[in-house]
Amino acid sequence: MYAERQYVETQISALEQIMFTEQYADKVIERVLSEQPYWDLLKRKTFVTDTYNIIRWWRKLTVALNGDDNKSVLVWSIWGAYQLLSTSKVPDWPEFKSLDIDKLNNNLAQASIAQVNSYPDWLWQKASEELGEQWPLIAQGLNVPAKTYLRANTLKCSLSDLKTSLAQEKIECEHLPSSEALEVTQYGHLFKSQAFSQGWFEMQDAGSQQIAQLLEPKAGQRVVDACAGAGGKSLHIAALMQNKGYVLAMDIHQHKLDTLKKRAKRAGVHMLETREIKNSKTIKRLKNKFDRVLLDVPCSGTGVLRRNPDAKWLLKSENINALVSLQAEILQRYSQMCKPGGRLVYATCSILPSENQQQVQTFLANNTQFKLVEELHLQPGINSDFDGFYGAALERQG
Ligand SMILES: C[S@@+](CC[C@H](N)C(=O)[O-])C[C@H]1O[C@@H](n2cnc3c(N)ncnc32)[C@H](O)[C@@H]1O
Repeated sequence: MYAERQYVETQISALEQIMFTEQYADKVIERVLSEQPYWDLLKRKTFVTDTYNIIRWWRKLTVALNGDDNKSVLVWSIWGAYQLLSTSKVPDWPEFKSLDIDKLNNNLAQASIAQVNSYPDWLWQKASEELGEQWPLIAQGLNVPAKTYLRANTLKCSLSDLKTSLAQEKIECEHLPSSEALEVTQYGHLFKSQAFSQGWFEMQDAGSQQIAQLLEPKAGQRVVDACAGAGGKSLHIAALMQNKGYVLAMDIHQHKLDTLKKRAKRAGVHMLETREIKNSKTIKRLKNKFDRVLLDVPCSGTGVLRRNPDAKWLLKSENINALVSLQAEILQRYSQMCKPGGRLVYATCSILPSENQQQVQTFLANNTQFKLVEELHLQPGINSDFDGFYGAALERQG
């Protein structure tokens, strides 16, 4: 624990911005760290881990302090309760005088399961209804801090080249036997490394890396990534195709595609084009044009709560209902881009069946020319140490 006044005040201010002004945690943390260039690596890492943990456990900490979570609490008290419950220590400052570990534990002993696991009631209930007895395990799995994974850009280097290069800058990685990903085990300035400036890697969760694999893109094919965002998966697809063929990356947001263009340049990808989706004609014109179609649709993000714990508090049940309708529409309309004989992958970073297999089952019932050939369920707490992902590979019959 860093018990320096300036450090703690900085953390409290970051927490206030995240929890009370609805700014994304990763953006606030990035800004704070850029304002503290003299903090060493350990201090930076502790700041990131603790800030995410406090956000993750916000509801539990509030209930521990108050006995319920109807009344607001001071962020100082939340910070103190977190330290006391996780390290049994708290600085001897006036702000923490009234904190008492026995009282915190007594309050928690009477709390509900959603409170103890620190989820909003509506989400606990919805996920319980959809996932039954799997949910409490997944809920715990999603409360584990996220690890950092890298994808080696095989257009420029091998996994072992990347590992060696990073080790020279004191960044240690381990190759995970079950995947192509590298897990970062000893941190350093990843984005200032030579390997990064040369485009040797992308930071990408190991689960996310399985989605492009599921698409099975081959060199020389025509592939569309229709919800490409900033292109994490488009770049992986290009690497799997050895930079041969054609990748069209589309999104409704041009600014994301602009970021993708910069990333593609750094990664040495030169067979990728971007196109903004302005209206339904953009998709209609591409009917039957692609061997591979990736639909990495907008979703609740409930699979990536390890990485984005603030989403627990930002997400609303009505957002999920709107997303489910949008996903069904995207799947129905964009699937027309797949050639007969081609492969389509529908993917989400959600753990909810209503966004995953139920969407695919409804689509298959209405589109008998498609057949399900493979399904991927990555469920933290059940079968995965990565983020939660779902993918369904469908083949369009010839
Ligand atoms: C899950 S994110 C994609 C992440 C990206 N594939 C990656 O690997 O980095 C979903 C994307 O869908 C985009 N999107 C939202 N509505 C869309 C629509 N109607 N058509 C296409 N893309 C859409 C969002 O802008 C967002 O970038």
